[in-house]
Amino acid sequence: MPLISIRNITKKYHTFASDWDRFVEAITNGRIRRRHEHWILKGVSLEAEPGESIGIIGYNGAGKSTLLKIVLGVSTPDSGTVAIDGRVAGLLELGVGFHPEFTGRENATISCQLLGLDPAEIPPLVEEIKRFSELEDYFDEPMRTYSTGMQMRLAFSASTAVRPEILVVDEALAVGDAYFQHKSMARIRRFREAGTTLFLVSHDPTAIKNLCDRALILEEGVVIRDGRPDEVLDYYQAMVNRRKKDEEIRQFSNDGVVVTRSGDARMEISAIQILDMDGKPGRVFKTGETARIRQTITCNDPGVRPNVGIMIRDRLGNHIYGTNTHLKKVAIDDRFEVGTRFHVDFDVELRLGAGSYNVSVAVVDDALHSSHLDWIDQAVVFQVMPDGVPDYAGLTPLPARLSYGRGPGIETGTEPVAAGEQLGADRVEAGD
Ligand SMILES: Nc1ncnc2c1ncn2[C@@H]1O[C@H](COP(=O)(O)OP(=O)(O)OP(=O)(O)O)[C@@H](O)[C@H]1O
Repeated sequence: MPLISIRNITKKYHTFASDWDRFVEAITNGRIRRRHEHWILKGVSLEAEPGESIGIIGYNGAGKSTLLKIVLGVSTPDSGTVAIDGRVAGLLELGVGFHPEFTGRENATISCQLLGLDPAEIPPLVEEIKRFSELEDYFDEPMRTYSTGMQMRLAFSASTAVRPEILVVDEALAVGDAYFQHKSMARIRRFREAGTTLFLVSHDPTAIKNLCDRALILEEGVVIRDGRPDEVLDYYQAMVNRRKKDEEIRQFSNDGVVVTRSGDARMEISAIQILDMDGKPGRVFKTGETARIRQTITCNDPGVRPNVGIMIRDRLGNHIYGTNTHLKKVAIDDRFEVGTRFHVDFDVELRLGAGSYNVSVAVVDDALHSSHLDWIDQAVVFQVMPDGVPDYAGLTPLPARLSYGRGPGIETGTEPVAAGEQLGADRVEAGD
């Protein structure tokens, strides 16, 4: 049985155009209806298995937070069913559930009491919340004296002090400094490994890519995409960049890879080739070899100045290298007739570790970068093989020199590390 089973839920809110309308409806006991109903969720169904990690993305007002509130049980749907088999912990709006006049310690204690723990278990857990949040003396100050980042640290530390079966996080990870973000992501990853199901709403595609194994797009209260994060995020990126809302976004499978294509086709990529330096098509290259990525483009609108680009990504969707004619200052100034073809070559030295990579190609309007003329994500895939036995580990063979010398090798201005001392020991934490 799935851990979470949401079937066909709907949720509406109502508003009144004026206080007078509200008054009229109240005084007539609802016989005269003046309210405007807004359907926020329009039949959302969703199942999640233990350990699954689901990222939710969508425009402002799409209904993401409303869906999370329903999963968390702080809001109920107007119709449909929600079945959840486990404890849900959540980080929604900052500070919800905390009292500003209470200290961090008092708020943390209340939050532990709400978990229904044995009273003897609470004091050590509160100490653990203090340690993880790193609030130090502020832990015993009223929460109203906290910065937003400090509130976030307390909220995160308290909500995750005991591993929940389901963790719901709404954008909260974006708050706080980079160091705490890393630390909270590490905790979430450990929870996932231990079987926690994660629901994460974020506008940050990197957070979803790094933390989730599934992503969905919510648009106007409907799930319009549900699948692998890289494919779903490609689709979302195309949505964000289209000029008109009804502009088509096509997603199709090619050699087992999901290709996403969008744009208004005023310029069209009619062919993509990967060639070696002898001009022969190739799909397998050695580390350090140069590949020519050629795009042939057909002009459908003579008034456009094209900016042509590429992005190489690894199999996990990480952006490895991207550039375009604008950044490289190669102006494509010609005025092309309708139907004219031209090509743009990117010769790229593949300083890449062994593995599978894919190339996204794009032509955008140079005057208006966000306007896609033709954009193809994961258009072609190629492999990189090691050139001999690699003398390094990792993503890329950076040019590096190594040397060895007798003596301590201490340079002027460098302090030796005392025996037993750990660099950055204040940041090292057992178990975190
Ligand atoms: N309590 C409420 N009363 C009336 N309308 C509400 C209420 N809560 C949310 N809404 C409306 O519901 C819609 C969806 O809100 P929700 O917060 O779920 O969207 P979201 O996708 O999380 O947006 P964002 O990315 O901006 O956080 C919005 O138009 C919002 O104004």
